[in-house]
Amino acid sequence: MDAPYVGQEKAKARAVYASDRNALDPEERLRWSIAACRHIADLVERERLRVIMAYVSFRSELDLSTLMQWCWQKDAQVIVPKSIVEGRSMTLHRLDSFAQLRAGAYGILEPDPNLAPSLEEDVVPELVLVPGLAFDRNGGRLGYGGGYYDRFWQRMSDSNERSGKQTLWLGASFEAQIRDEVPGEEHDLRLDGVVTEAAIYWRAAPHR
Ligand SMILES: Nc1nc2c(c(=O)[nH]1)N(C=O)[C@@H](CNc1ccc(C(=O)N[C@@H](CCC(=O)O)C(=O)O)cc1)CN2
Ligand SMILES: Nc1ncnc2c1ncn2[C@@H]1O[C@H](COP(=O)(O)OP(=O)(O)OP(=O)(O)O)[C@@H](O)[C@H]1O
Repeated sequence: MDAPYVGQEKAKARAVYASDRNALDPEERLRWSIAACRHIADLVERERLRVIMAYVSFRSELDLSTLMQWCWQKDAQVIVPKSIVEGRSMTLHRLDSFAQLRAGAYGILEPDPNLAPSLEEDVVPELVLVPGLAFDRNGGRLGYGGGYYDRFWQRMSDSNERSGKQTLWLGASFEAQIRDEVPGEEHDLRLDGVVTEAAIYWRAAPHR
């Protein structure tokens, strides 16, 4: 499949997936979010992870706030990204409380750089939780189309190679957002798994 075709297909899929996710009941979403956070916390505990990158949910995304609070209790580091619209990149910030957030690009609550200074380029999270509109069980994901997480994934792959440390990439998804196959392109990030309210589904193929 050539790129322009996939691009159009992605745009159409995005509209459908966004309205499907928006249609999920807000109270259910909250319950499912808490259940998914529980699965992530179990993983963090089991694997003794110390540096976790989350996102602050907007629109109808799965809400990670109970996980972030749990991390703070356990003295695990919480890292949150801030969008740099020019160049579509993200800076990483250590977040110690929700009070360090301000409305940023796209109306997303993002770390205020005055309250949560950006971390060094060489900081590598052990676990990255990735937001999205839809996911599949083969590591595929569809986002809002900025390519932010795709670029970030590339950057982290380079850092992982340099440092020898591995980062785990998990999509954060409601069961209802899991599709048979989301349209993908060469540059798209490949997740190691997806966490939902029901379970963590690891991708079958070995990590590349
Ligand atoms: N909570 C959260 N934070 C995040 C992301 C995310 O998906 N969720 N991002 C993950 O990348 C980045 C922000 N990316 C975004 C990219 C586009 C739009 C957006 O509003 N796009 C328009 C138009 C899209 C189009 O023209 O196709 C829209 O959806 O209406 C929002 C966020 C960084 N931070
Ligand atoms: N690593 C990269 N380097 C340069 N451009 C990229 C890279 N990754 C993605 N892009 C560009 O960014 C745009 C959006 O990519 P894509 O449709 O995959 O976004 P997405 O993964 O859905 O969005 P997001 O990660 O922001 O949620 C495309 O035009 C693509 O060419």
